[in-house]
Amino acid sequence: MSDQAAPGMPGSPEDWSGYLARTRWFAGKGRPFRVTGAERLGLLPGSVDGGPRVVLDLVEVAYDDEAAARGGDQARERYQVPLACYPDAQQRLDHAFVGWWEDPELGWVHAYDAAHDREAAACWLRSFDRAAREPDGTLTDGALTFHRLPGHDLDLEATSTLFSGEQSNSSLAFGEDALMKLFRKVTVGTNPDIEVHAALTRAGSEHVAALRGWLDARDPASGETLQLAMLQAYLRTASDGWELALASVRNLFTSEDLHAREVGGDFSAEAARLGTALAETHAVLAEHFATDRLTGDDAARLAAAMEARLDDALAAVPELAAHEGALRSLYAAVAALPEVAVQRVHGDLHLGQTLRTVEGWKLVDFEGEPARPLHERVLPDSPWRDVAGMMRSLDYAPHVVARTLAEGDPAWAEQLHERAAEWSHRNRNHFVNAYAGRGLTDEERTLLAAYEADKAVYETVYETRNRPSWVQIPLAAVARIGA
Ligand SMILES: Nc1ncnc2c1ncn2[C@@H]1O[C@H](COP(=O)(O)OP(=O)(O)O)[C@@H](O)[C@H]1O
Ligand SMILES: O=P(O)(O)O[C@H]1O[C@H](CO)[C@@H](O[C@H]2O[C@H](CO)[C@@H](O)[C@H](O)[C@H]2O)[C@H](O)[C@H]1O
Repeated sequence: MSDQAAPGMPGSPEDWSGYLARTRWFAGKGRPFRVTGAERLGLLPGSVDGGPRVVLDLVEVAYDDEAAARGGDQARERYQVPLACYPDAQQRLDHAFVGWWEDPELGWVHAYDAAHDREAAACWLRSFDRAAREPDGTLTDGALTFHRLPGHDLDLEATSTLFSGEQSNSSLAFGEDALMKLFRKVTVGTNPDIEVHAALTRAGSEHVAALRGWLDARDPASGETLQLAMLQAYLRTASDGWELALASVRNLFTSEDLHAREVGGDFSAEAARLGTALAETHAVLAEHFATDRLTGDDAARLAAAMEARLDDALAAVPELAAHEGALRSLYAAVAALPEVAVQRVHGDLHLGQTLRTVEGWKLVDFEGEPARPLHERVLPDSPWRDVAGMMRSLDYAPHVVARTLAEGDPAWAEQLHERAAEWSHRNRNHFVNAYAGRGLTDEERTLLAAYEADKAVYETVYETRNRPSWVQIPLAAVARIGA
């Protein structure tokens, strides 16, 4: 990448820095970074008269901290920035304004984040539709290739809505027909979300939204493939698992004299169904991806990754130091296990990655944890990582509601946190019992406890960077795990 202002960039790399820092999806917030360049991947086909020209740019960021000093994926990142370019200012898109400049390909442009622009979104939709009409289901235009799976005609009249909320990528719904996810942080090679959705869709799994297509680009730097977007069936009847859990907790908290098992909004049957859905998904993943049994140094590698994460987290969250000893002995118990069965897993499972539809629970977002390097995220891992992720989330939900309701009232906070612990205990038990279908072995308990601790450590860093007022939730969990 060049250090010069590249075509299509706002005047200088500093301008990109300000823009990136304002977005939700930029993962480098809280780390010292600088923009080192930008490149044009291509112009989306499918533009119409009077509509925007949509360019896909790639912005490179370099970090200057301890994690970066160790090199690898932590030192540099590249982000996809699709821009809707117009010759004139578009007031309706003021909230998504990126800048205006003289573009060598397009002349003077007013550029907006294209994910916010329905006219721009229609260009992706038309291109995916054209791909389906090609004999091999692909449409190539310059460095961009649209791929489609057979079996569904897209609704070209559907207008797009950008999902708001706390997301690492940008997801656009096309009416109630399709959902396109634009990957923001991109890495050369196969995107795990696309790869896993493709495998589960082909296997007829009931627990994912069917994959309908994806968009690849040729990386100008390496010539290799970058995967930029995924198109899926839109789940019309979906309710977000996180929101359902919060509603159940609120229900408990408003019935002061009742226990979790007695209130109308009891979540335990849903928690159990989630456990079964995860077990079935793991079974299909084990059939379609590599599995292994790690022993000796290979098993110790899992524990070493947890140790390394703790080392980084201690620098970012000093409060973790009080629990360092307990965490390290938990990880040492993992290193001492005689054997660990590993397979492809979800990697970042929490309630926000689950949707309850009339057909049951669906799991979304198989990209793994955004903070981990890609090569680690796709390695076979213990399925207990996913169980632990969901167990953490079933602990988060009641404590989030408790802290919101009891703000500024310590006595009430104590009471609510006790009731939160009851909700958490009940639903975690239902979930894990349904997942395993039997009691856990000692080895499984060790793995589950260690993965929960590792996830809670990750969460302390995530919250410190993104939602500092929530950091007490994972910190309290670390303290309990270490007690
Ligand atoms: N196929 C789908 N249909 C409807 N909503 C979906 C679908 N897939 C994901 N979602 C919703 O979109 C949100 C963002 O998806 P997700 O894959 O988690 O994105 P990110 O990688 O940005 O976190 C999810 O919280 C979920 O509510
Ligand atoms: O953006 P992603 O969905 O890939 O995941 C990141 O953001 C999540 C928050 O949206 C974060 O999850 C944490 O908060 C959840 C409540 O908002 C809670 O249910 C999870 O248990 C907790 O880990 C996730 O860790 C992060 O990777």
